[in-house]
Amino acid sequence: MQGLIQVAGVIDQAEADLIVEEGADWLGFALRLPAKNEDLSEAEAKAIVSRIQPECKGVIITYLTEADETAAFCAELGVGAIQMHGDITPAELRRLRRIAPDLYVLKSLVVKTDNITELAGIVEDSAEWVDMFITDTYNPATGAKGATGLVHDWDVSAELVRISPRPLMLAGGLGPDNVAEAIEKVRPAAVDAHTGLENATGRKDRLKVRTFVAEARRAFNRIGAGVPR
Ligand SMILES: O=C(O)c1ccccc1NCC(=O)[C@H](O)[C@H](O)COP(=O)(O)O
Repeated sequence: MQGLIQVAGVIDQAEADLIVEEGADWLGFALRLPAKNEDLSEAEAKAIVSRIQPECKGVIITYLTEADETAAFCAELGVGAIQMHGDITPAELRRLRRIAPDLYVLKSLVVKTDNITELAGIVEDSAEWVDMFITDTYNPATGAKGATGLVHDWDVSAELVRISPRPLMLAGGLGPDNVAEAIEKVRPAAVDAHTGLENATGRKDRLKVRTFVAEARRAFNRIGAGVPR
């Protein structure tokens, strides 16, 4: 799976329609977060997912760490992919693969200033049960591990691309102005953006989404990643 573009943090149907129209491949719905500050209800997400699929894939972004609850939640919402942003163990990932073998599993690797060794260990221990890794940015000021709007050290992500037996999605502070440079430096299989595509009211800005998708596609073509399907 190469050259894939995800837009995360879908708020409602109108925003999902905008993202689909502008050509993203996957749409991320942040649900069951520790702070319980979801942008939409689970029922709303389920309804949107049923309308965007199969043209686009709906992905749940969550901090769940337990395989049974995760599998049941994905089945309830009708999604075929889950982005595990919490500290799920390799044992639970293995159980998830056994319970839901067709579920596409992304596992986050949250980049801090000095944790490449720890992240390499997570890759080694969990790659067998994961379909794709996603590198994202830690914000030490707030403790947030996602939707920070901050870039991290892309050399760390580039190194993880080199050592990971699974494809890697790059996230964290990406937007129309830096996604091409990020793709060329890191050479990921996929990119993701959330806050960098919003306007001042916190909704996705059509021009930002359009430019992000176009810039990412051009850069993926330049590195020979092509179009996924
Ligand atoms: O998207 C969220 O609301 C979210 C909340 C808590 C943890 C992770 C979350 N999203 C993960 C993503 O895939 C984001 O798109 C990613 O963190 C990039 O966000 P940004 O830096 O704002 O582009």
